[in-house]
Formats: sequence, C-alpha cells, structure tokens
Amino acid sequence: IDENETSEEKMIYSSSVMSMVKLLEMEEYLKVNLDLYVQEMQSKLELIKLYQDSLKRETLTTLEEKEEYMSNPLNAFPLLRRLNQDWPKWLRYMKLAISSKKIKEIEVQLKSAPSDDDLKIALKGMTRIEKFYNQHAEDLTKGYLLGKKLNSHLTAPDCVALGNYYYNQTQFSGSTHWYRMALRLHTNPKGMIYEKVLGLKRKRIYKKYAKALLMESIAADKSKLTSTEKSEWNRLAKEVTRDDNYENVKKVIDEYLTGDEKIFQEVAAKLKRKPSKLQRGCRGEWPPKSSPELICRYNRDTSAFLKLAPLKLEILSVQPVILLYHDVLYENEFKSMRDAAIFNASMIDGWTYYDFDQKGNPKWQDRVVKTIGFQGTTAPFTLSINRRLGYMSGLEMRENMMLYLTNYGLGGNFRKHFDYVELAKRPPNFFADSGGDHIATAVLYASDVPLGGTTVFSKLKLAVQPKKGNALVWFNLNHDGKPDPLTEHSVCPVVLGSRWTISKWFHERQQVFKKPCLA
Ligand SMILES: O=C(O)CCC(=O)C(=O)O
Ligand SMILES: [Fe+2]
Repeated sequence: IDENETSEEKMIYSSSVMSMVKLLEMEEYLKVNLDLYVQEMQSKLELIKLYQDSLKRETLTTLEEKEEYMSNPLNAFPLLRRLNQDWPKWLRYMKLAISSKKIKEIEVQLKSAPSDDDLKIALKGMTRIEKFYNQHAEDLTKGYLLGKKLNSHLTAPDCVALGNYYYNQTQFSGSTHWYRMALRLHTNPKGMIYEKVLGLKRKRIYKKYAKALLMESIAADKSKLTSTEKSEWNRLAKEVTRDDNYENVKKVIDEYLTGDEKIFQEVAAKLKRKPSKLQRGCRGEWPPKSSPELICRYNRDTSAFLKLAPLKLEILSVQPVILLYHDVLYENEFKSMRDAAIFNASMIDGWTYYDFDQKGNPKWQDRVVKTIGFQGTTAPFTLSINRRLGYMSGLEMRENMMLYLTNYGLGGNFRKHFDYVELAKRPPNFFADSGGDHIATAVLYASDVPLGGTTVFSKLKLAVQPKKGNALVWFNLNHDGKPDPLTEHSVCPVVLGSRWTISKWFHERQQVFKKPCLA
C-alpha cells in the first residue's frame, strides 16, 4: 500500500468503510428532501382533486339534454365564468413547479455522489469477494455472505451492474448468473420503476443474457478468439438479438429462470479455475499450526516494566519469528487516533499494485484502503503505543515513531508482498537515508472482522484472523539481516466488517546497539 496525492480527483468512498458512512448520511439527507417533495406533491394533488370534485355533474349525452342544461342561467353563468376565469388559473397552478427548492437541494447533494470510478472500485470489491471465496450470485442476492444470513439483499439494478461489469471484461461466465438474478428480480411493481425511471428494460436484459450465454458456450472466457470464432460469434449474436427472434430467445431463457440454481452452480464450478494457495488460505482451508515450539506464555523479559505487567504472547512461528500478542491495544487509544484522523485530518487512498509498466514505473492498481500516518510524539496515544510496541518487539524506535492508521474498504485486500526492500532494489544510500530496511512489522488489530480480512503468510500456510486488541509482530529480516522470503504476506478481501489496523515498520539502522531480544 502506498500513498498517492489525489487532491484533484473526486473523493473516493468505496476505499474505506469509514468514508462510506458519509454515503449513508448523504442518502438520509436526500430522503428528507424527497419526503418534503412528496408532501408538497400530495397537497397539490389533493387540491386538484377538490377542483375535480367541484366539476362533477350528471352525464348529458343528447343535444336536447345539453340544451336543457345550458338553458338554466344558474348552470350557464358559472360555466362561462369558470372557463373565463378559473381554468386559466388552474392551468397556471398545474404548471407550477413542485418544490423547486427541494429539487435544487437534491441536485446540489448529488454533486458529491460517488463517481463512476468509485462505482468501478466497488464493483471490483464485490467481484473480489465473489471470486476469492467462491460465492454464488444467488446467495449474495439473497443476503448470504460466506453462508451467514444477513438482513440485506440485492436488487435487479445491482445484479445488472455486476453482470455488465463481468461482461465488459469478457468474463461471460461470470456475467450470466447476474443477468439471471436480475431477470428473476425484475418483476412488478418494482419492475415498473426499473422500466420507467431507471431505463432498465427487461427486454434488454434478456438479450444481454442471451449474448453472454452464447459467448460463454463459444469462448468459455478465452480472452483471445480466433478470427473464425469471432465471426461465428458475431453472426450468432446478431441472430440471437434480432427483434423477430426475441420471443424464441425469451422462451428459452424463461425456462432457465425457473431452473434449479444448484444445476447452474455445478456447471459454473466446472468452468472455474482451481483456487490459488492464497485463496485457500483465505477460505480457512489450512489446518491450525501445532508444534512443541509454538507456545503461549507471558512475556516478562523484553523490558523491566513487563515484570509488573506481562504481555500475553503466542508464538506462531519461530523461523521467521512471528508473534501474536493478546490485549495490547486499548479502545481509547484507537478511538482518539481514529477521531484525530477523521475530524482533524484526512485519510488518503492507499493502493495495492501488482505490476510495473514497461518503463519500470509502478502501475497503480486497486484502491483498497484509506490510511494516514501519525509521525512522532504529537499525541499521547502515539507515545503509549510506540512504547508498548517496543516491549513487544524488543526493538528501538526513537528515530521512527511513525504509526499508520488504516481502514479497509469494500472487499478491500492487500496483495502478496514483502515488507522489506529486496537487496537488488535498494537505492545507494538506503541505510543512511531511510534508516535501513524494515527489520520488523507490527500490525495492531483495532477492530474485529467477522468475515474475511485475514492476514495470511502463504509460504508458511499461516492465517491470522484480526481480533480487536491483538497485535501481530514479525521479523522480515533474519538474524543475519537478510530478507526472509518466508515473510511474504497478504490481507484477504474483507467480506464483512470495518477493518481497522494500526501498523508500524521498524527500521533496521536504529537497532545497531540493541540486539533484538527474541523469544
Ligand atoms: O493489515 C495486515 O494484516 C497486514 C498489513 C501489512 O501487510 C503491512 O502493513 O505491511
Ligand atoms: Fe506488509
């Protein structure tokens, strides 16, 4: 994760649960305005209805009846007067804009609504959850996350957006399930809203679904098609989406819509790639570690202070050293840090990148978190946390008090990486200028994450679930100061929860007089 100034760009909400809270507040405000708008519209409607009532009279069909009616001056005079005086005024009243002030306010609010980029990041987060944890469209639609039933669900427009996202990336077998869900949910009375206001035509979804099925059967998600395949696909796609063919296509798809989801899921399973090692780790498929060296005890050794207040320590790995401490972060420390971050400063987007372009520049990829660095000793919490991290690691940190506070976003993750700088990639004055390599890393878990968000060391098959108050400390360099590739680690996509961490990278240089006193 790196920091990048993004001042000119629009605010991104989906990269942090905390910033998405603003969206909730935005919609609450919009709803208030909508309520007022509806109220005004209703009272206008009631007034017009009163006028309608006043216009009622018996039906007059024949010319004789009409003539008789108008021969009565008490009928003729009011009618004449009304047409001259009242109707033009009613017309004016009907034309009068309803609640133009409220509409203006909604317009202003929507200027800070999430951008297309933001939606793309959210879609990517959703599909990351779907793929990483092998979730099915139907389960997500019905409110199941990793088998846990939640009191929420997706709608037809949500499903279409997800289907289109896959479709546009030529991942057709990913899109078909979402189109099928969309059609199942596109029923009246809500279907009327989709058709008339959102422009989400049922007919168009049928066609898109048909095209995706066709493409899936021809190409099975191959990114490169031969020219014969391509022309065959184009010919068939035209055939399928021809208007006079619509009824046939619809008939076939309607059968799909009543089909058993289990069958679709079995077919999908055959098309899916085998899970990666990391994905298996994230799915909790690794057995728990046990070995005589891996013990729990109280750490009373790394500081005189700990003799009075020992820290609960669990040794997760000996080579490389990975320690899990329990109950080492206080709620009020985290709260004051978070408040400082969200009220007095602003957290910025953090990215996870996976690649370099041809010139060797990093290609930024996936905005996944919001983060902020707390330098030095400005607030009491940075001092107390740093002191405790000193006890936990046995390391010195006077030159480097920096702590990072991070909040993950929708499906937020952290790709596989090392915290050290590979020897070959070190700049000339690395040791003097940057304080040397990141000898160790500490991650304090500041929140529970009910689903996903596991810290995973793939090469060690070690997975650690965040637990509020716990801290993970590991050494990226071996005792001889060489990077240890076994420390490669990742954060699994967050599925449910707002993942907060306070992290620190310990610098190498300032440890020269202090041998790490390891367990
Ligand atoms: O949050 C985590 O679990 C790990 C974060 C991490 O890899 C880092 O801060 O370098
Ligand atoms: Fe890391």
